[in-house]
Amino acid sequence: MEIAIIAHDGKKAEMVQFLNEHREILQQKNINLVSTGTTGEKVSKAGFQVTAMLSGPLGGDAQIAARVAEGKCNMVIFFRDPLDKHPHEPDILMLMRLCDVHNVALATNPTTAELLIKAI
Ligand SMILES: O=C(CO)COP(=O)(O)O
Repeated sequence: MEIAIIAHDGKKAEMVQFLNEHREILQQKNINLVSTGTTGEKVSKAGFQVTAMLSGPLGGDAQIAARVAEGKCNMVIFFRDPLDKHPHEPDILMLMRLCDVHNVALATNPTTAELLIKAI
């Protein structure tokens, strides 16, 4: 199973904390993590194996959106920062739209992400 993890700058620490709290489940279930570029760097430093795409503003969200459309990515955990502006907002909306088009689970905050992870 492939899970995409993405976090805006104001949410990256929260993402690392979330993954640390669920490390056991993620490892037991043989999950492949993919991520946007900078999120991937942080998560990899925390000891997780992750395949990093481009950084979000350079097309990383779009790359993950393509994986969703192609049926490669089964879940997206995207800690968005709703209090910040993002130059690549169209890519972000595209990713969320494609999750809905293809009925792929999408969590945009830790509470929802926790419910999804526990359901795996
Ligand atoms: O911008 C992002 C999501 O929209 C995240 O990208 P980074 O992980 O490269 O910071």
